[in-house]
Amino acid sequence: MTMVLWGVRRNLPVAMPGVPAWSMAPLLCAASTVFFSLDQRLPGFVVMLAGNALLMSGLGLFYFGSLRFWHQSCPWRSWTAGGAALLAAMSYFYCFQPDFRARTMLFAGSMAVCAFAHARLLQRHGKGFSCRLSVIVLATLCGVSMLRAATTFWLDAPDSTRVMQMPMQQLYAVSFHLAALLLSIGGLLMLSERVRYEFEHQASHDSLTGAFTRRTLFQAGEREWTRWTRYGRPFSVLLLDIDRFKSINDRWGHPTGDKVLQECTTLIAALLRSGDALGRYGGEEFVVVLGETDGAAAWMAAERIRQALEQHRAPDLPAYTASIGVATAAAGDTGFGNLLKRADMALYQAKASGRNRSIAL
Ligand SMILES: Nc1nc2c(ncn2[C@@H]2O[C@H](COP(=O)(O)OP(=O)(O)OP(=O)(O)O)[C@@H](O)[C@H]2O)c(=O)[nH]1
Repeated sequence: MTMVLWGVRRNLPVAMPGVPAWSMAPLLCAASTVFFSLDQRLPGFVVMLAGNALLMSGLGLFYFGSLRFWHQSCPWRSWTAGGAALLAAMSYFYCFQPDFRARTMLFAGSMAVCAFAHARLLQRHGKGFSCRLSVIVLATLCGVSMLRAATTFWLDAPDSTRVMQMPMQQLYAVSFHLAALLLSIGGLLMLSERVRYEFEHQASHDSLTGAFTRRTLFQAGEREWTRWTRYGRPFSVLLLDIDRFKSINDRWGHPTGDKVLQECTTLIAALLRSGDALGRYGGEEFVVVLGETDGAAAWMAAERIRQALEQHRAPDLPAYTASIGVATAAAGDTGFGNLLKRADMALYQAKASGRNRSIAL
């Protein structure tokens, strides 16, 4: 799984945080198995310390990977200190006051806490099958670890130095290995869901402003057009063009022009309802598709936007205005494209009659 995750990571089109930690985690879990399988050949203390340290680090790395993947702060210092304290306590109960039950309870209890924290993180932030799978795996691991910690008092002898082969212990050991495998698969699935989301987002959103691309905008427009022709639901279109944008670029430079486009998008988006679609039509031109909006309401929306842009002042950015063409679906229209053409004609009139105004056709 380490090689699969590492290979996938190298071929990702964008860097994904958390994947390096995910890819190391199964390797550590597998290394712990090597130590536990050498139980009879290595000194018991080495097996206990190295095996548990590797297993704990493996599970910890799965958790840290998920924290990074979901852009959460990673408290690795406190967790590392906690892990070191756990190993120190286990060493104490091995060397100075041998107590197998205390060691089992400490380790299994800590693994239950780690699995619980991880499951809670995924439940809060993740969606979809991949997260649900990982949450089920972690919840099961948490349950089995708690069971192991609770049953150690009547299943294990306190002076035992080596792990006893009994059904509860086997279930406990198998659950770790299965968890490592299934968490790696869960990570791979989360990764593929994230990559798909990123691609879909890039295809549907303009990279500079975050507004919809033309394609998504036309899909929204066609949807409203269908509702209008089938059910007679009114809808309108605004075509907005920033005035004399070329002179902003010429005087302030292209980077400032870009910031104006971004700021303009934010201002317009803040004035729209949740069902409205805002898209970048071209350079400094934006289109707004207003569902359930008749001509009078569309003109008022256009004026609200125009006045907000005119009055807004931002530090380090020039003042600017916009002209807006408004068109509302009417009996003579032949499609969304035709409606947009009417909005373009209205915009042309707004520009020709002095700019910084809204005109409806
Ligand atoms: N900074 C920046 N400028 C852009 C971008 N896309 C297009 N432009 C510029 O937008 C300007 C549009 O200029 P024009 O079409 O002449 O329109 P205008 O200057 O706004 O004049 P009117 O529309 O008549 O008020 C051009 O200079 C383009 O280079 C972009 O993504 N970023």
